[in-house]
Amino acid sequence: MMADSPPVTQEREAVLSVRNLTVAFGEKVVLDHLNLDIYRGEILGFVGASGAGKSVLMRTVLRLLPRRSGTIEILGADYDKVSEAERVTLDTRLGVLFQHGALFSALTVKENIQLPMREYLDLPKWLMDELAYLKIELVGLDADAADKYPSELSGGMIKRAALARALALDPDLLFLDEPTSGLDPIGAAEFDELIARLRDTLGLTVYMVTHDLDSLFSVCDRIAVLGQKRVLVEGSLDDMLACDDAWVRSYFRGKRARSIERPAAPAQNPVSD
Ligand SMILES: Nc1ncnc2c1ncn2[C@@H]1O[C@H](COP(=O)(O)OP(=O)(O)OP(=O)(O)O)[C@@H](O)[C@H]1O
Repeated sequence: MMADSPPVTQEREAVLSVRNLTVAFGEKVVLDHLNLDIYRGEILGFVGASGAGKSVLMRTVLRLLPRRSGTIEILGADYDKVSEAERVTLDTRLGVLFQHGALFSALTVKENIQLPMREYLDLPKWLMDELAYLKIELVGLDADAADKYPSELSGGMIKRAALARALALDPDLLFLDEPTSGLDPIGAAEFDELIARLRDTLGLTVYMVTHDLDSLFSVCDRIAVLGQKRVLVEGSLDDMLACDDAWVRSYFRGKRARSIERPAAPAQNPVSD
């Protein structure tokens, strides 16, 4: 680097920034001044005990639940400070895969994928058909899945079809609520690979609520743990292993975790011969 060139700063761009978020149902406070950032291009694994508030956080960010206080910024824009039209645009930047797929049973796969397009875009039918087939291919389904109803699909195919719908509007940030639950280990590993591939090819940012240690170990770049109504610890797997919290310890260092083969850590200071 030339002596007089400016220092290179690699600021990570936060796609989602949550600050001091408090959510309560009556007297019951579920999230209390929670802070969280998700950076562009990462796959963030979000874990926490059952009932800790993982779904509540996701639903609050998606504006499906009201918050008591705090700010939510998507792509640098504060939800509370933008116009309704801008808010709708922001909504299209978010794709969501709900826990049980949540496809409409009376609609075919193609029609399910086209729902967000109908809601937000004004496109001719031929173009919507073409886009739906593109998404179907993207998630690894055969083209003939397009005209099938959800009841005609396996669990793994339903997840993929729901993922295709979540990708309908080419979102920046993809929310996945326990995407591998209900899949067998091979189906789950394939789904994880698909998510990693989509991140790499589409430049997606992924927020993945999961209980699946395999997913956390294999595809997540960073992990955040929800506990005591806030993000208790966040960082790499090593940060989780170094954490002293009892729940984090038993989760990441328990018998189940020990039985999983972790990806080899890159060699530190390799010795040259
Ligand atoms: N609409 C609601 N009204 C009242 N309480 C709610 C509502 N939604 C969630 N809760 C409460 O908020 C708490 C957090 O629930 P949440 O579903 O977010 O947990 P979770 O971490 O996603 O759990 P799991 O891993 O079991 O899915 C729970 O105690 C739940 O009962």
